[in-house]
Amino acid sequence: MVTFVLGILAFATAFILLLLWKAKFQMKATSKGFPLPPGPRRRLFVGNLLDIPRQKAWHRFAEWKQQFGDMVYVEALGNGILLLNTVELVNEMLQKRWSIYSDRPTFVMVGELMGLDNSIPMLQLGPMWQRQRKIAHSHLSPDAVKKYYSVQEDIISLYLNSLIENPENFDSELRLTAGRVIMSVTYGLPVHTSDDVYISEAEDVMKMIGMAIVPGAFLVDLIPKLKFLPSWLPFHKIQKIGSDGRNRIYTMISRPYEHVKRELANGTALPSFTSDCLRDYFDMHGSDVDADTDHIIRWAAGAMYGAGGESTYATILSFILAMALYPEVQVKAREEIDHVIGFDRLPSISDRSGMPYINATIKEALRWKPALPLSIPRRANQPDYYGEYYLPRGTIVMPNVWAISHDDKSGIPSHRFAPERFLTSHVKETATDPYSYAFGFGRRICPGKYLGDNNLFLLVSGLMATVEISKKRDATGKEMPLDPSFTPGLVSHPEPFNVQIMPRSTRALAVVRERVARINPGSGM
Ligand code: HEM
Repeated sequence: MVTFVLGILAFATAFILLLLWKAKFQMKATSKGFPLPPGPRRRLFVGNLLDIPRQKAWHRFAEWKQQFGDMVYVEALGNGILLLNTVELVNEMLQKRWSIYSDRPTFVMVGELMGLDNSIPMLQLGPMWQRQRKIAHSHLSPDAVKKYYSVQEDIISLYLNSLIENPENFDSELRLTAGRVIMSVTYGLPVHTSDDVYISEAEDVMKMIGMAIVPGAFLVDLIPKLKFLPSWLPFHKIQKIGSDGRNRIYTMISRPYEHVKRELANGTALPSFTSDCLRDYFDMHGSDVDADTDHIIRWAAGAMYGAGGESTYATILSFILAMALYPEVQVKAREEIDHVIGFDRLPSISDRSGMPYINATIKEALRWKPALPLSIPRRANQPDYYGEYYLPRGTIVMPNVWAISHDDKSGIPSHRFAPERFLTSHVKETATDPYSYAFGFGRRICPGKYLGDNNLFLLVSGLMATVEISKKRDATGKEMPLDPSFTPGLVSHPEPFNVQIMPRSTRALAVVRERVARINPGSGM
């Protein structure tokens, strides 16, 4: 016990010395006539730690944009954070200077100890990231995702059907739907059965990662040297938590991957991201994958659930909320759908180009409450200068998507859900296009962008074609208030809320049922 306390004291002292050294280093680095960018006043040792809210910091960051301008620098415990508040500036840094700004911040617990730093979103620039990115890029290109149209349409028609059967489950069914699309596309799992062990296991693991990644959840992320403490020390569970998490993550990504390998060996594998990658290798080399390539494909496929499911769910959940709050948007969206599609079928992806209002509505869904309000942060891998400013190596760089998306340049207040802000027929100057920021930037731009965007189209147009969403009413018929707060994490979505969802007409109901009846029970990709 005494050793343990002494150990902690030694680490605490080392930590304070490290902070002092860092503070001194930065003072020195900025004293050559190149100051750090502007930002709120920093306090000794803690910097701006106390100014940065632990939750939903993007609201405070948006205020700092007003106060300090397009580039804001803050510091927490010696770690610099650079906020980029305009698309132009983000592109200047993350796209033009990609070789400096394409690394990710490191996380000791989830990254190093749980092994998630093998996964594309957390990998640093380098051959491993490049190889995973390359296969993700080629197998999710606009052309490659065409073969997933029908499985997406199947799964989304199942969602619409679930809204007719159990409208009160709109939230949990949406989560399942987003996961089903990913599982079917990534592993070819049949659409009806993909909600079994694979999805529930993935959901559990995502929850564990979500909790472990919250800043401050583990002391080892603040004091990385703690990872070297021997595991036999009493009360010291870092290694154990890390290795349990590592096992759970590896099992979650390996179970469906091994399933595909077995199906390939039996000649029964359906086309999918994973089976295509494995087949490509076989066609090129005439043999099964080597250990290196096995690792690359296993992890590239494994990243899809976490990266693609939650963002789609968050965007559509906010959209459903918006529809209850802004019924006039539903009226216009339906007018367009009725005009273009008629009343005998559901919209399909090939209808998209003829639907300007629906496309503007999707942009608005990406803008109104962005699913990733601070995108996914980057880390400067070397010192840099921007104009008169110095940017130290190791600075965490955050594209301030929330502030970027909340501009009023179209003349329509940014808090309103109004697709018209993107239509030249309605405004003189359209709002900044969310496709320029919602899916990220430069070399790390979201590789699932086209697949994800097709999901958004099918969900938005399918919902508008078949159901009416409104606020709930109390016993006297009065509309109930609807103002949920939003979750604080990397991906932000509304906290649970209630709305009324009713089929638009008996015709719409029949169209959904007829479409679901046409799903081949064994279908998947
Ligand atoms: C509405 C849907 C989606 C949104 C809003 C979204 C948004 C994003 C954003 C903002 C990033 C960070 C990019 C950056 O650092 O600049 C990202 C990364 C990523 N996304 Fe998506 N995404 C969506 C759907 C998907 C889907 C469906 C998949 C996979 C099938 C996917 C896979 C990934 C991966 C693997 C990364 C990491 C890329 C890297 O670090 O190199 N995303 N996404």
